[in-house]
Amino acid sequence: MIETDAERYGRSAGPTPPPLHVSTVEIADPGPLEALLPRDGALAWVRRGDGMVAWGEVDRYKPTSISDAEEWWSGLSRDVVVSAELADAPVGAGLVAFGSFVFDPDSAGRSALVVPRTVVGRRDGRAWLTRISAGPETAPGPVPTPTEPPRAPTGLRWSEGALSPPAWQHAVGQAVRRIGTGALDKVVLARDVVATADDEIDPRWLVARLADRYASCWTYLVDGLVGATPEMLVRREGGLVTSRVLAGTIRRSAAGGADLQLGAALARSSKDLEEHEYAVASVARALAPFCSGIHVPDAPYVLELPNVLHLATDVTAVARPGASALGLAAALHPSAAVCGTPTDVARALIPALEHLDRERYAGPVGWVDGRGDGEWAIALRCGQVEETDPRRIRLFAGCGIVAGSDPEAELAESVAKLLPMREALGGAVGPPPP
Ligand SMILES: C=C(O[C@@H]1C=C(C(=O)O)C=C[C@H]1O)C(=O)O
Repeated sequence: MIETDAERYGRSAGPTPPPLHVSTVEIADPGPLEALLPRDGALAWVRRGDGMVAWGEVDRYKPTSISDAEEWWSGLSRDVVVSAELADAPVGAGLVAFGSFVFDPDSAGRSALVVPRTVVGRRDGRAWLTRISAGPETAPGPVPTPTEPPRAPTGLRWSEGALSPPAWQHAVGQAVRRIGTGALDKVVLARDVVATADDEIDPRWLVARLADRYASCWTYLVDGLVGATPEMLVRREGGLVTSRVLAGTIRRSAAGGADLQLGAALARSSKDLEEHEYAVASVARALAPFCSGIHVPDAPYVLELPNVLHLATDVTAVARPGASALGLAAALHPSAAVCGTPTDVARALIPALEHLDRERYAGPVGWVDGRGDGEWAIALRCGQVEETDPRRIRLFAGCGIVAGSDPEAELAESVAKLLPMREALGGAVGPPPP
């Protein structure tokens, strides 16, 4: 077993662990970030070539909630010793932690904040290398170079997850009936499928493929949870807060020419507009106590991805002092985009109908820096490489169910949402998943 800095210096052991030491230097453009990742302990957050990759583990915290994580992180970052930093540093250059949280706080054991030892980042033409250690560094160490490329999984076999497709369609029907009674307005139901390869699946392969094909999404890897999400729960940069809300989806046609009409139909669909409105309202309501100047555009736009079109709204606001990215994520999760409306009713109904442990799917995933800035997206379009059998990966996809939802159309939508991961695994050609 690899000894972590935390063990060597006993950070997690004592009541007042020694402060972390952080040094950041500017480096020449390192090329594709994901190519630098080692096999073990790889962490990634990339979008359009920018972002951060990291590895090594200086500290790890297993929070009981997002607020608990915020408290731990603000204590840790207050005490750091910064030995070198960039002038006019881009957001993310310096002390950072990567993290991901479970959807359902009752299974909080699998949430984590990880403080990496080495971070390479790039933003707006500037690249940097950050080293974090539990004791003073004696030498800055070499600039990381590309590692041996990961290999594609082979021999993929697909199997059903918690529910078969007909059973999941039945659950959607039950949800529509429940909505018809007036008990709730919207509930998001997810399903899973499992892919098994001949050998251990290397998540770096998936990161590289997702980052390439879904460049406008945020491609992430934290503790074997890998995906490319189009939905930003909350980003805080300085005082500015943004949240990209998605809800209302249409599959893209095989013949790209029809997409203009599809987009126009989506923007007019009362079922999708209604579903979208619930999601936007839940975000605006949750931000209100922590922000001022909340701006909600009058109408959504159509966000185009290679597999689907979404109705999207970018909500902006100004953070009140003390409202960190993690604190805002705590207030926003779970939004109606992944849970439903009203939240409590939907939350109780989800496990009863899904029969699925969502684990960290649909929970916040992202990073936070020492000033409390950061980005927390919703872990969608993802898979979890199984810890006990890394030849297996469980993929998740969910759909917002409202009064007008049709079970067959929702199943087709879930298949479209599984496509990014399926393609990344190399399984887009061949027998489809169930
Ligand atoms: C739940 C997922 O996606 C969410 C549900 C959407 C919908 O139902 O239209 C759209 C985007 C996401 O907010 C998923 O991808 O698994």
